[in-house]
Amino acid sequence: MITSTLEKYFNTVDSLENLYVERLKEAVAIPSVSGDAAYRENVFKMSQWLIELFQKLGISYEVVNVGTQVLDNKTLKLPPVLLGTYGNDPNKKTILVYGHYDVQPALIEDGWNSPPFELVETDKNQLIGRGSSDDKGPIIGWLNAIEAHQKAGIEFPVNLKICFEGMEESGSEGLDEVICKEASRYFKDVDAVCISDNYWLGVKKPCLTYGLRGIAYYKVIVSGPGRDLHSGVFGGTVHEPMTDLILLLSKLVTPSGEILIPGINDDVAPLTENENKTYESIEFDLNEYHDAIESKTTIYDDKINTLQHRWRYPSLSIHGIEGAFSASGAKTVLPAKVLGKFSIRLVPDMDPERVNALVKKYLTEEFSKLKSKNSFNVECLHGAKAWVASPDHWNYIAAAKAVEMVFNVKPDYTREGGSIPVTLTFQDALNKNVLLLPMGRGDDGAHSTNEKLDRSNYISGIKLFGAYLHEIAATKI
Ligand SMILES: NCC(=O)N[C@@H](Cc1c[nH]cn1)C(=O)O
Ligand SMILES: [Zn+2]
Ligand SMILES: [Zn+2]
Repeated sequence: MITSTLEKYFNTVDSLENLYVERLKEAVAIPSVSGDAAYRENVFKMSQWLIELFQKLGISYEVVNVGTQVLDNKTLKLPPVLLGTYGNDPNKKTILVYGHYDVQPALIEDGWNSPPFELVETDKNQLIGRGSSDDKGPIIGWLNAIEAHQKAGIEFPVNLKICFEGMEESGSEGLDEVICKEASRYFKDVDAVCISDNYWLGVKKPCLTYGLRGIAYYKVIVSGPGRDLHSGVFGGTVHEPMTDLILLLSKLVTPSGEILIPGINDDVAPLTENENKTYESIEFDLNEYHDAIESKTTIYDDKINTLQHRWRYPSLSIHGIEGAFSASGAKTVLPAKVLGKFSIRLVPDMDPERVNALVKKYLTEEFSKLKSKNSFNVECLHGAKAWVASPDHWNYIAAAKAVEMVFNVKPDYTREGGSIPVTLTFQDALNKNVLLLPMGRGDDGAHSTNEKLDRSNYISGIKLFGAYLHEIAATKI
């Protein structure tokens, strides 16, 4: 039942809709790409933008400096972890919300229909811009929910702890240390954790997410000549790094997704009959999935295999080659040094260390079979285990009631193929339940071109966050 308090909150959110869209527009305009040294200044700018919003809303905060990293041979300061506190009432529960203010890279020439860092609204009320769904819409959503309570004159139902980082898209460097160090101080009173950094499974039905895959991200470097060479002058007489690298990458995975690294599947948790049954009731439309990928190129033509290979089996994806010629035209270059990038999505019970050992052994053996005089090295850039939580916890029950209130439908319970490494850290270091409560839809195109957040999802998401916190407050534990 929607109480008069919540009704007032929902009406206030509706009345502030345009302000919230303008706020998202401002945030998207800051290209806070964490994975590119040239953009680092903007990641700091984004943290400052959030700090100013914290100040405006009366959120007390700490700015945690997490040191430096070496990226593209440059030593760079890591963006800060922002810890915020809103409310400190011992009679209220304390909920920790986490999100990230960095984004994936985006260039108009990747195929965007509009400049990626300008939020534009289409005639279908889709807000297009990098970070709109992943994860600026959701993190601003929490702050908007605070503001709507203030403007409506409604008491905030819980104490809110906020943890926003600026390195999620690049391995969350420095964050685990902050969480472990602060577990007994800043995070001491936390009763449960909520993260909004994933998406509905489809485009119609909200979901609560209780599992994520982990990740191990690799860089394979092959180098030979001291500089790029003319392929007509030197081709056929030197070992070519690109040829070696392409051969190595071709040994990793088959076109139907089978990972070729021996032993990689040994630790994958076996599928039980009980787990197998959970997939049957999930609402999933393969046509919607095809719409989201804008093609019909799925490996499996059925729901169960598609979901299981997205959620509970590992996958290996090849992402790109640094140093390779990729412009238009027909440059006859022979690149001197190339770096291949690939990652493996890990599932329960795979261990990143063991996966590393298998990957390194296999690629080293495969490289030696090439009998090349080039140099080869493989490096793991970051790794994280998979995460699965209990969806029977009161944290999920409160969220399910909130979903029903806002959307008039019971949520699906889903797992997710992506990775949010900090989820497991929160669960283990704080020993608290973690819930993933997505704001956006399955076709938002996170990490892709024309990333969007539907205006309706943004506004309903802000209502959902508020309703969830009110339900938490009403829960007896
Ligand atoms: N919204 C979560 C997300 O996109 N997570 C990234 C995390 C990551 C790991 N390495 C690079 N990025 C993901 O790709 O799943
Ligand atoms: Zn994200
Ligand atoms: Zn992301």
